[in-house]
Amino acid sequence: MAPETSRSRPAAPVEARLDAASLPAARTAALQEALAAAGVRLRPHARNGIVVLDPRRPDAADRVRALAGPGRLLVLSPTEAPVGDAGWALLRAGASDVLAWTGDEVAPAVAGRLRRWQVVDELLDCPYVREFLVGDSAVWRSVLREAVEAARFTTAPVLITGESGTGKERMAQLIHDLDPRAVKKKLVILDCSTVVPSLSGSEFFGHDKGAFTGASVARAGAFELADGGTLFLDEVGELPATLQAELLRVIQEGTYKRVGSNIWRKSAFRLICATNRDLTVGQATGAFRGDFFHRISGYTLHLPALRERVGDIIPLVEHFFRQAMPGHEPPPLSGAVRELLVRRSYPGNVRDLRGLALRIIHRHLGDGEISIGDVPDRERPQAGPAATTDWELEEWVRGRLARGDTPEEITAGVQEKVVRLAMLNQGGNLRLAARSLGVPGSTPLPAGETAGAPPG
Ligand SMILES: Nc1ncnc2c1ncn2[C@@H]1O[C@H](COP(=O)(O)OP(=O)(O)OP(=O)(O)O)[C@@H](O)[C@H]1O
Repeated sequence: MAPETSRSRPAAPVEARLDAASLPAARTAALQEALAAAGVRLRPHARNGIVVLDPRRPDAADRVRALAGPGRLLVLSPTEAPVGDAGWALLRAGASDVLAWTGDEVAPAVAGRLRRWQVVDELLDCPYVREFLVGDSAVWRSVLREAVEAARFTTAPVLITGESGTGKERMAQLIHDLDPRAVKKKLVILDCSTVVPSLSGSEFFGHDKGAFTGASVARAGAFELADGGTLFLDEVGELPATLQAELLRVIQEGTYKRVGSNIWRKSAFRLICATNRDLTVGQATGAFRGDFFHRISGYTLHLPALRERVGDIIPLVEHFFRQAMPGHEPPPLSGAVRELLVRRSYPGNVRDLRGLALRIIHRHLGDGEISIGDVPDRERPQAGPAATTDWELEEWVRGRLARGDTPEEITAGVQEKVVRLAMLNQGGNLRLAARSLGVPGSTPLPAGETAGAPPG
């Protein structure tokens, strides 16, 4: 069950730690008083913090980095001067927000932010969310936090991107479940890749009886079914541009006509879309309309591939074991199985991991740890060439393929690594490195890459 809404609660006191070392005692006391009046209880070990800090100080970003922990950090700038670029630098260093503190009237704004963060953190840590979308890695927590915030505090359309099997549909379900609308209807899922073009109007808008040959009865479309609930358009990147244009009005204004009808109908729905395509590429080629993209992406959540959250693999496996044997503690994993699970590659991401976890737990007999014998034959490391596979390199290539790099670009990245290693072997001497690679002295070495270098 999704947790009850906390939106309607009266403004509750909220806790924060305060670091105001740079302030004179009298101003600190005044700030403390104003915060207390706004309902902020100052506690030295609170999760979220407030720091009074002039963003233009040369060490400001370092201070933020030192103070930012697992919670949020709000910077109060004690000067009248505009925060400017220094404020962005503090956000990059880990601050959640920067407010200009020109008087005590800032206290309610501080309290409001802390309250919102507290609600989001409580939701993030509630058993429902933790069980529904498992993962504690920083990259996963960060996207989950954004999702919870979007679900709970806005009605904005959400676009979820990520490779196949990263949990996009599950995330859509979570956003629907956490949506605090007092009367909320169901989540309607429409897979855009399966919509037949000739029937797309009917799928989305519904039709009246007799609207076309074969329309023997009236039928509600996806927008009508989702009225009062959520419409999840999966594989939205597959929608033809002409259809995107047709959907714009209903997404913008919530009004549409059934096929064969002249009556305007209304639908109030939250829109969530998902795709494993890079829609910026689609926009560049004209396959995906810019106006449609902007309409559907009030919030964009990019779900990381499993290889970017390797620390979540074992907790996910244990979660799938628990699902497979309700009421039992999952058996421990032997070291070798654990290593196999962590090092293996998962082109289908969490879906692949789930499949493997289930195949292992089904083979496991009786008590004791999960041992290598429980791993199905075809999942075991093979002798021969496969045994010498460079996992890290394979993962790197997989990542580059996933982001759409061409074989030539990937090869150039490997070449760059070869050059770098040769340079390293020759103490940084370019000429010796070139010679060791058999490159004539006058031939320029391939240009260095700045990002995404292969491992090694
Ligand atoms: N964080 C997670 N915790 C628990 N289960 C997860 C998590 N992420 C994904 N799963 C499970 O992995 C499987 C794939 O998830 P889901 O269908 O949501 O992925 P997807 O990104 O929508 O995939 P596709 O793009 O192929 O449609 C499902 O069985 C889902 O329950």
